[in-house]
Formats: sequence, structure tokens, C-alpha cells
Amino acid sequence: MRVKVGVNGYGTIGKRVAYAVTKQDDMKLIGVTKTKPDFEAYRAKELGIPVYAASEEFLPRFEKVGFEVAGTLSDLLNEVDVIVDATPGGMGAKNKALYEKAGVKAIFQGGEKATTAEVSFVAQANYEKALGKDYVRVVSCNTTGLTRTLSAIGGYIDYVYAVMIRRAADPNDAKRGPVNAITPSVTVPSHHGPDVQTVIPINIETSAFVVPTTLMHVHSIMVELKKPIEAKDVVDIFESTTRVLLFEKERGFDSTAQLIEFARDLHREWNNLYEIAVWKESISVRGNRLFYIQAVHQESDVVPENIDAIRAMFELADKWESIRKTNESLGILK
Ligand SMILES: NC(=O)C1=CN([C@@H]2O[C@H](COP(=O)(O)OP(=O)(O)OC[C@H]3O[C@@H](n4cnc5c(N)ncnc54)[C@H](OP(=O)(O)O)[C@@H]3O)[C@@H](O)[C@H]2O)C=CC1
Ligand SMILES: O=C(OP(=O)(O)O)[C@H](O)COP(=O)(O)O
Repeated sequence: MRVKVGVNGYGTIGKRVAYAVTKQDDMKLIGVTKTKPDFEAYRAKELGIPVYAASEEFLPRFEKVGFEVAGTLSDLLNEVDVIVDATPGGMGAKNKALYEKAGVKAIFQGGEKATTAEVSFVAQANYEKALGKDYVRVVSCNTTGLTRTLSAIGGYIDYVYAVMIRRAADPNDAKRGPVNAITPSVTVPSHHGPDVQTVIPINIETSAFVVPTTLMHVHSIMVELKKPIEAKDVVDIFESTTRVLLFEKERGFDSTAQLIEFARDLHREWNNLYEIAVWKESISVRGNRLFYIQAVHQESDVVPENIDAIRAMFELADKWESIRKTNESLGILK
């Protein structure tokens, strides 16, 4: 069976998920929505992806320039088994009624509240919870990054304190800042700690700061340990954890700039770094505290999670078979 997939919201996340769907042998991309006939809409068409207007109200924009759409979102919903909602944060919850009415399963992204879906999802942490579900939320990029590494060392965690240094905007997003400021999330905890708890039951507090960069987010993580572990054992655990890669400053990975260059050198589409990048030298244990620093490519780390969520919702594969298939199809290194 090939699951028929639609993508509502063909932006940073939506276009990458659409691409990933085309790489799966058990899924078929039926179409994507656009609100306007900009270069992304024309590029989708060139790629042979049917483009639907995101709603009837947007049709005149397409008609005006003679851009032929395949229909509107309601037509797309009639064609698909599942819709991946990658519209701006908060819009997914409003769209849910449309999906319910059409009897279509839906995946929401991290900009939506946990209550929008039946389960909040990170494949390697709780794949089974999404089996057969109708509404799943793939948690935010930072939450996904935290959950990947923390679930790997879950048995050692007493309490986690993490500071998120968040990129201000995506490279394509010219409207956002800050340009010359650091913006704290003045509410502590930031949404990330409580969000991790929607996936794995650990003690965690987080704070977050937005800084003027577009490349990646960086996390400084401190874990109070429940039982002793040595740094070299944490290295071994991360080395055997899927979608987590260790990078060494010693080899020239001084900053997020080199991590992105590494993804470019791999000829990854859009220089996606699907894996969470942990600096090996940063892994250290002092007394009962473990420290490490990791980076998250916000544009791409949630993409494999969307693919695994589809497999779980349609019970197409068990957890490790799904992760294996997704990793192989996207060239994820391990
Ligand atoms: N960017 C990131 O770093 C990450 C984002 N997320 C989450 O993913 C979700 C999407 O974010 P992101 O991809 O960055 O957002 P973008 O702004 O890049 O893309 C959203 C897209 O939604 C489309 N859109 C706008 N209005 C409507 C509408 N009324 N109906 C349908 N589509 C509409 C726009 O398409 P059009 O061009 O046609 O107007 C736009 O391209 C959010 O929940 C976000 O929190 C999660 C992880 C990381
Ligand atoms: O999910 C993300 O970040 P978050 O985990 O800090 O909420 C994405 O980078 C989107 O964040 P944005 O809402 O600042 O664009």
C-alpha cells in the first residue's frame, strides 16, 4: 500500500517533507498547497508536483497570472489519506476542523500546541504511541533535538537544565530579526522543556535566547545524574544513537558554520543536516553532572520525523524498520 500524502503549507518545512515523501516507496505525494504563485509554486510545478490553492480565496491570485492549479485544499483533501500541515504556527489548529470534516488523518508541526494532536512525536523516543493514530504532532526542531539525545541517556537522568540559543530566522526569511540584539524568552521555562515532557517523562527546565544567526540552533545541556556514567560511555551511547552525530572541534568543526559546510559537502538537498550534531569534546562529566553541547539544523531535523509519523499512523512498519527506511532514503548517516 502506498499512503497518499498531501502537504498544506509549502514553506521551509513543507517543501522538505514533500521532497522526503517522494523518496519513500510506501508513500505517494499527491500535491501541495500555495497561497500565491511565487517562484516556489513555479518550481513545484517544474518538479511535477500538483499545486493546489490553499483555499478558494487565493484562487484569483493564480488566475491573474494564468497559473493553473490542480484545485483547492478541499480538492486535495478528497485525494489524500493524510495531510501534513506545515502552515505557520497556530494555523494548524484552525485547519484541524477541515481535516476532521474530510475524514483525513493529519500531522501537525511544533508551532501547534500539544493538545492539537493525540500524541507528540519523536520517532526514536515514542514511535509506538503514534501507531494507528489520526492526529500526530511532530514537536519543534529544538524539542526534537533535545529529545533525541536525552532519550538516549534517559536511564541516567535525574534532572536536566538546558539553555537554547535559537537562530533568529531561517535563511529564506528576510522579514525577521533580531539584527543586532539578543532576545530572551523571559518566561522560564521556555516551551522546550514542557514540550520534551510531552514525549518523554523526564525532569527538565529550559531557558532560551534568540540570537542573530540563521544557520542552526545551539543547546548547552547539563544533566544531574541519577547514577554514575563516564564521558566515554556517553560518547559510546551517542555514537550508537540514530540521527545523532558526533563532531570534533579538533577536525575543524569550530562552529555551526562548519556543520552546515559539512552538509553542503555531502551534497545534501538544501544542505539539510537531519542529524543532531553533538560536539564530542563538549561531553564531560564533573561529579554527578554531565555536560554537552549540540546543534540543531532547524530547517531539516523534523523532516524524518514527519515520514516516520506517517508510517506509524498507517501501521506500515515497526519503529526500527521505519527509521531504517527513512534514514536510507534520505542519506541519513546513521
Ligand atoms: N522553520 C523552522 O525552523 C521550523 C518550523 N517548525 C514548525 O513548522 C511549521 C511551519 O513552519 P515553517 O515551515 O518554518 O513556516 P514557513 O513560513 O516557512 O512556511 C509556512 C508556509 O505556509 C504557507 N501558508 C501561509 N498561510 C497559509 C494558509 N492560510 N494556508 C495554507 N498555507 C499557508 C505559506 O505558503 P505560501 O508561500 O504559499 O504563502 C508558507 O510558505 C510551524 O508550526 C513551525 O513552528 C518546526 C521545526 C522547525
Ligand atoms: O521549532 C522551532 O523552534 P523552537 O523549537 O525554538 O520553537 C523552529 O526553529 C521554528 O521556530 P520559530 O517559531 O522561531 O520560527
